[in-house]
Amino acid sequence: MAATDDHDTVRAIRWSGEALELLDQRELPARETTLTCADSAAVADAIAAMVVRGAPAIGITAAWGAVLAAREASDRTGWEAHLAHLEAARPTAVNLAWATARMRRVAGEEQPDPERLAAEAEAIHAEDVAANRRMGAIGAEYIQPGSGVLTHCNTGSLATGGFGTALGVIRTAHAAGRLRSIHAGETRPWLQGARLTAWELVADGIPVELIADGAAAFLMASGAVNWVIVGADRVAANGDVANKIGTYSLAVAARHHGVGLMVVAPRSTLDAATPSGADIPVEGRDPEELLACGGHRIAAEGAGAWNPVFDITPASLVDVLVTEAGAVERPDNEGIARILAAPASEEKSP
Ligand SMILES: CSC[C@H]1O[C@H](OP(=O)(O)O)[C@H](O)[C@@H]1O
Repeated sequence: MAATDDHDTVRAIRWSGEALELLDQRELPARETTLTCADSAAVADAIAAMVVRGAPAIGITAAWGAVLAAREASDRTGWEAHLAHLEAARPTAVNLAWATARMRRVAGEEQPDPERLAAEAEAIHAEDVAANRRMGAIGAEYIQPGSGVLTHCNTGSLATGGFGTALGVIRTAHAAGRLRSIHAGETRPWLQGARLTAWELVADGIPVELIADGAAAFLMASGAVNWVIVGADRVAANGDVANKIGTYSLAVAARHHGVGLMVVAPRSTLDAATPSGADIPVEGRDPEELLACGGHRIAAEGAGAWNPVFDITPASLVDVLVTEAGAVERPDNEGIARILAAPASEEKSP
């Protein structure tokens, strides 16, 4: 199936040649404001504060942070210190470390050349968009006409270089007329679904209905959902998936109701160095992000909160992992290794 037309998707990340311009996702959908990062420390702070978020988008942003760092550093040691600051910004999405490792490979052993690194950052960004369109086409092939889909968090242009991972599959399937309905979980506490996915789909003219996260199993029980389609922040060597908190609950409910679980992630999110989900660092964020909403406290004063922002879905609950190099059904160590070894030239183009 061909990917959808080249309609202009939202660009969350823009390089001006002098600085990195980030659409401030903390302000969406109420305000479209841009934060300009003129140095690598500002980039690290923007990742940590979720000005920009989403595993592939974090990787692309870190790559541009490495370019700014090369302009700032007087030697290799100084550059490495800036990279370490970027890598400490958020722990779960492996794309961040994947991007800085790729920038180190390009830099070699010498003082990094900012212009050479900028070309590599541009390549990473462009490759991500191409991968998303290829994954959109591969994933949409699994969706029978008349299907209902449920997605979680935001995996669109705001979370990637453009077009999206899971949302790229949904965009492609919608364009092919295969979808009866699209539901999106609001995704408490940061509300990526209600604030970001809804904003993207409405802007595309694609109908979407939001649900409370707690309504997902009841929606599946109604028969309205054929596929749960989500992204990932890290896929371990055995196929276990780290993704937005709530994904594991969706996976359990989907298996109970005979609903398929599709995980859509580029190979930059697959991590052969992490044996299983138990080895993936799960980010815990400020409890205030759960105790308040939109800057207003919603919880009783005195109440605390446990706020892990990712969870781990065992590979046994994943029906298909879609990457730009092809799909892995019932992912396991062998399937992950095979997809990572697939030469780019053999990437399936449906
Ligand atoms: C395209 S993967 C996006 C991935 O990142 C999100 O997390 P966050 O918004 O905290 O960066 C969520 O896990 C999505 O699935």
